[in-house]
This record gives sequence, structure tokens and C-alpha cells, in this order.
Amino acid sequence: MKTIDFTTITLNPAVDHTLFVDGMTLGSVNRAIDFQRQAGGKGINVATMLALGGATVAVSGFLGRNNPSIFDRHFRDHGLLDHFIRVGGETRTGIKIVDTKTDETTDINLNGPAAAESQQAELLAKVKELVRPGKWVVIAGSMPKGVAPEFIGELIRVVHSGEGLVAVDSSGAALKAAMDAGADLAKPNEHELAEYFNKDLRDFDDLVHAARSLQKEKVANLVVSLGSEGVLFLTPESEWKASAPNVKVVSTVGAGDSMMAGFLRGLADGETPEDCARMGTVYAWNRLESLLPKLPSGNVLKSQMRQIAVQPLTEAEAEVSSLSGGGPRQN
Ligand SMILES: Nc1ncnc2c1ncn2[C@@H]1O[C@H](COP(=O)(O)OP(=O)(O)O)[C@@H](O)[C@H]1O
Ligand SMILES: O=P(O)(O)OC[C@H]1O[C@](O)(COP(=O)(O)O)[C@@H](O)[C@@H]1O
Repeated sequence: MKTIDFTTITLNPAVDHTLFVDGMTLGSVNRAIDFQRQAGGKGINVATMLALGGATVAVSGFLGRNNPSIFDRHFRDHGLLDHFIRVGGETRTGIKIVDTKTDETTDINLNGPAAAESQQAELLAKVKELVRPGKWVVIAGSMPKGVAPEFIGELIRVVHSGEGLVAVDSSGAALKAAMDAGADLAKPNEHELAEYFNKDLRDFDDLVHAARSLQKEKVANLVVSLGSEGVLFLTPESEWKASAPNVKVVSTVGAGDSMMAGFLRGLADGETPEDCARMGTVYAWNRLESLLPKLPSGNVLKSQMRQIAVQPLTEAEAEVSSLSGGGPRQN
């Protein structure tokens, strides 16, 4: 089999329909000014950005048997190695409404087809085949019907028994199961972190406190993405905050997935934690600017990385506390 640099697992892919509206009123007729349909789902988005960066990427998970063509085309166009298990029914739709007036994106993610127990066993066997010592396996996105959150733990054990590394982007019970099973990296956003601890994170102090306790107790590499406020990166050795890119946002769909791809690219290349945070941020930057996934040449990427400010987390905490006098978050 071909060398595999990364494997991504998408248990619940989606065909993303992005609708652009110039202002949106609930309960009345709205007209779209533009429309785009593309193969999506978190692991597929991560894989696409990694492949655009030159990596060989295997993709797996569960894919509906009834609407394969958009995915077949996407995998072919990006050179992704297709190891999906086919399940009955149609892969779900994800509706993304981008309001160009407010620059807000509203997501409506539909339910996908179920995966039977025999298909889950098939996926575990497939992952055993794909895992490579020291290489990252990404498990990303929601769980489909019929799959218990604990399945993520089973996947993690298979990857670890093949000496691979696991990065997880999930939420709720699946994120908890992944943390209990010992994932090597996790990328919750602020809301997923709050949900994990089942409490409001009212200010920057609360956020940092929650991130530190998750990193210390459960996961060596913790990335907490903060939308337009940037990203935190905590490892056993150091803690960083990177600023967000200064960019005209076309759509935020896939920004978190692209960020995950950039962090893993950096880690796989042995970059410093600061440069991993920069790489994660510029991968997100390139996705924010464009509806279709794209990545510029290495030189442009390097010059973008130089534009991302990264500071020790303690320094960011001091700045926020001097600005707010310890009050609500203003960073
Ligand atoms: N509106 C924005 N302006 C600038 N950068 C953004 C914006 N939204 C996201 N980003 C960048 O993309 C990264 C990931 O986005 P985020 O929304 O936090 O992830 P997720 O989609 O997983 O919730 C952020 O850490 C930031 O670098
Ligand atoms: O599996 P979930 O959590 O329903 O998310 C799926 C959706 O997330 C996306 O992967 C985008 O994720 P991000 O915007 O967080 O990067 C879409 O492609 C897809 O529709």
C-alpha cells in the first residue's frame, strides 16, 4: 500500500450546501444571492487541507451508498485515498447560511444514515489496516445514528495498538469518551470546552482555567479555537495564544477543520509549538478567505505565518487582566 502520512475518520460526513443571503429574516421569504454545494464533514475537510499541503491522506468513516458521486469526485480531485465503509441511505446534508450583511454563518446540520454494528466492526478492522506508527489519525465530527459515543474509545484503542497518534475534534459525550480513552490531541472550541465542564466560561480566566485543567488531566496537546479571538495551544511543556488572521471572511465553514490540519502538519514536521499555532492559523486563514478549500505555495504560507502574533499564554492573561481589571473578557 502507498505511504500514508495521515488518516482521517469522518463517522458522519455531509454534503454542505452554503447559501449566501444579503440579510435574513426568519418567518419570511429570503432570497439567496449565491450558492455552493460541496463534499464536507469534519474529517474530510481536514484531509482536504492536508492533501492540498502535499500530504498523502487516507479517508475513512461511513458514507451513504445512495449519493456517492460528489464524494467520489472530491476524493479524486484531491488525491484522497478512499477507505470509507458504505452504509445504506444517503449521506446527510449540512445547510450553511452566510449572511453577507452581518458576516454571520448559521449552520443546520441534518441527521445522517445509521451505521450497523457489523459496519462499525468493519471500520475498526479498516482503521487497524490504515494506522502507521507515529502517524496521526484524526477522528472528527458528530456521531451518526446507531453509533454509541464509546465507539470513539474503541477507535482510539485500535490506533494506539498500532502505535499511531490520535487527534479528536468532537463534542458532548463523544469528546468525553475520547478524553477518557487517551486521545493525544483535542481541538474543542470555546463552546465545546464549556459543555465538557458543564459550566459557563464567563471570562478569559475561566476559559484558561478550564483549558489548563483539561490539558493536565486528560490530553497532552490541547488546541482551543476561539473564532475571531484566535487560538490557545497547551502542551506539557508550554502554553501559547495565537492571534486570529486579519482577513475578510467569506465563510467560516471549515475554518476549525483547516486549523486542525495546520496544527497536525506542524506537529508532523516537528515545528515548535509557536509555529504549529501559526501554521494552524494560516490554514484556517486560507479557508476563511475562500468558499472552496485552497492553500498557497510554501513561500506565501511562510509570509502569512510571519503575520500571526503568538505570545505565551501568561502574557495574554496579564494583558487581558490589565485591560479589564479582571472583569468580563475583552481580548
Ligand atoms: N471571524 C473570524 N475572523 C478571523 N479569524 C477567524 C474567524 N473565525 C475563525 N477564525 C480563525 O479560524 C480558527 C478556527 O475557527 P473556530 O470558529 O474557532 O473553529 P470551529 O469552526 O471549530 O468552531 C480560529 O482559531 C481563528 O484563527
Ligand atoms: O459532524 P458535525 O459536528 O455535524 O459537523 C459537520 C459540519 O462541520 C463541517 O465539517 C464544518 O466544520 P467547522 O466549520 O467546525 O470546521 C461541515 O463541513 C459539516 O457540515
